[in-house]
Amino acid sequence: MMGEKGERTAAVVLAAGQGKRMQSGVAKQYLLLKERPVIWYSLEAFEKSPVDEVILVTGKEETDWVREHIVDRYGFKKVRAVVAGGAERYHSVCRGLSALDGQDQRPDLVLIHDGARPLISEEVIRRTIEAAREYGACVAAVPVKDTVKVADGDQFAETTLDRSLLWQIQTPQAFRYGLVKGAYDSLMADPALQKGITDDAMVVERMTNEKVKLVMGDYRNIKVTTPEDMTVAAAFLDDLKKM
Ligand SMILES: Nc1ccn([C@@H]2O[C@H](COP(=O)(O)OP(=O)(O)OP(=O)(O)O)[C@@H](O)[C@H]2O)c(=O)n1
Ligand SMILES: C[C@](O)(CO)[C@H](O)COP(=O)(O)O
Repeated sequence: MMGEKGERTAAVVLAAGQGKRMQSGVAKQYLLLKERPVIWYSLEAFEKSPVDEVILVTGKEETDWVREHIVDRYGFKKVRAVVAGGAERYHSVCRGLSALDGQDQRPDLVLIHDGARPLISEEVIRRTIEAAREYGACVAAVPVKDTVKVADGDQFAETTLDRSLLWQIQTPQAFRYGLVKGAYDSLMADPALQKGITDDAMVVERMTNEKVKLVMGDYRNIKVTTPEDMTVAAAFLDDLKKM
């Protein structure tokens, strides 16, 4: 099946993190959030979206379990492969992108999404697809609401940043596939440049001359990171009547 405008669109959904900051026995992507595992919500959103196929990246010991207990159990038809991730988020992304390269048909566009962001909406998915088509590279983001200061090493305020220029970056982050694959290949070839990489836009900014467009995300599209985020996510789901 082909997505809108004849372009093939894929998503790489990341679920290979250990979720250390959640301090739970089970990795946070498998914790139950209103009776479904956290990862279910992202897979469900992509299942209903114009995306043609999904690569799910999990811990290397978890691929079989996830295939059986998440993908098959809930009938996610768009999940083409479950592949093992790596030690850092960028290693996991790299493996997801490589899984797409090995297929009969490379996608034109790829969305990279944190499986730890269960509140992803179909509108935000659509906006990032459209912006990737227009600009080649984009990230979902929301304007910062608080005042942001830079502290010195002793935790005294040094400067206050101009808030009108500050955005909080979310996922999906969407790109022309060839652009982001090339950027990741270059990054993997140069360990010195891997320091401090926390998102995919940074890889494109660091390794290419392409500009990354910021498109409006959603304040509800939080990443569940620490325990209180589970309560917030459940409240947002109630609000949206998702479950
Ligand atoms: N080696 C890694 C690290 C992270 N991720 C994924 O990238 C997203 C980023 O979220 P983050 O909160 O950083 O996840 P963790 O690394 O699991 O969290 P922590 O840093 O608390 O251990 C998550 O969906 C996570 O599963 C991944 O696929 N592979
Ligand atoms: C990609 C990301 O979600 C953008 O906010 C984020 O950088 C990933 O989270 P991490 O905790 O830094 O791995």
